[in-house]
Amino acid sequence: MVDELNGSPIVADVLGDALEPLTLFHTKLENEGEPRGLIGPRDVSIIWERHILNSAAIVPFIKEALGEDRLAGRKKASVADIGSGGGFPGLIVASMLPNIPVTLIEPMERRVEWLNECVELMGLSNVTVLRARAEEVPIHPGFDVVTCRAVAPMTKLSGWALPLVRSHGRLVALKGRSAQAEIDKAAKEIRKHGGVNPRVVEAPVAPGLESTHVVIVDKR
Ligand SMILES: C[S@@+](CC[C@H](N)C(=O)[O-])C[C@H]1O[C@@H](n2cnc3c(N)ncnc32)[C@H](O)[C@@H]1O
Repeated sequence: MVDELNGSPIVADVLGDALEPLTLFHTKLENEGEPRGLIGPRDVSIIWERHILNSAAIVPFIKEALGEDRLAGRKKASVADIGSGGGFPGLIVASMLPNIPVTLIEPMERRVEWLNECVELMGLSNVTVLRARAEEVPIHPGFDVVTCRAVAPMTKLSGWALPLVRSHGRLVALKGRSAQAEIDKAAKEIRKHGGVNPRVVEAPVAPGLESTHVVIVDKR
C-alpha cells in the first residue's frame, strides 16, 4: 500500500528541512513498521498524516515553551519524550528542532532497538535513547519540556511526566477528543505533582487535514 501523501507539497511545507530525515524514517516505517509491531496494518498508507504530521503539530507548542533564548542556543535546553514507541512524537520533534537535545524514554527493549536504528539512519546527533520507565528516570534537574502521545490517561500521566518537568517548564501531550475530560478527571493529580493551568489547545496539522488536540500543563 502506498501512502497517499507521498511527495505531497503539504508534507514538504510542514516539515521544511526535516523532510529529508523524515522521508528516510517514513520508508523504514513503511517497510518494517507493521511486522515489528509499531503500527497497525491499516496505518501503512497514512503514516505521513496519522503519525508524522500529527506529531509535527506539537512542535509550535514546544517552541513557544522553550522561548527565543533556548531555541537560539543562548540558554541550555532539554526536551524529553515519554513512551516514544515507534518514535512519536520524539523523532519528529528531534528532526524539526535539530539544535535541541531530545531524550526518548521508552522501556521496551524492542522499541529501544528500533529507535536507535532510526536515529542512526536519520543522522540525528541531538537524540539520546533511554531504556526506562518514566517514573524511574532521575528527576533533577528536570527537562524544559516533556512531550508524549498515547501513553496513559492524564490521571496516570501526571505522576509520570510532571515530576520530570523542571520548575516553570511545560508538559505538552498530544491527546484525542477526550482531552478536556481527561484533564478534568485528573485535576487532583495534576495539582499534586506541581501542575498549573491545565488546558486543551487545538493544534493545526496542515491545510486541509483534520486538526488535533494538545494538552498543556505548566509546572509551578
Ligand atoms: C501506545 S504506545 C505509544 C507510542 C508512541 N508514543 C505513539 O504515539 O505511537 C505507548 C508506549 O508507552 C510505553 N510506556 C508504557 N509505560 C511506560 C512508562 N511507564 N514510561 C515510559 N513509557 C512507557 C510503551 O512501551 C509504548 O511504547
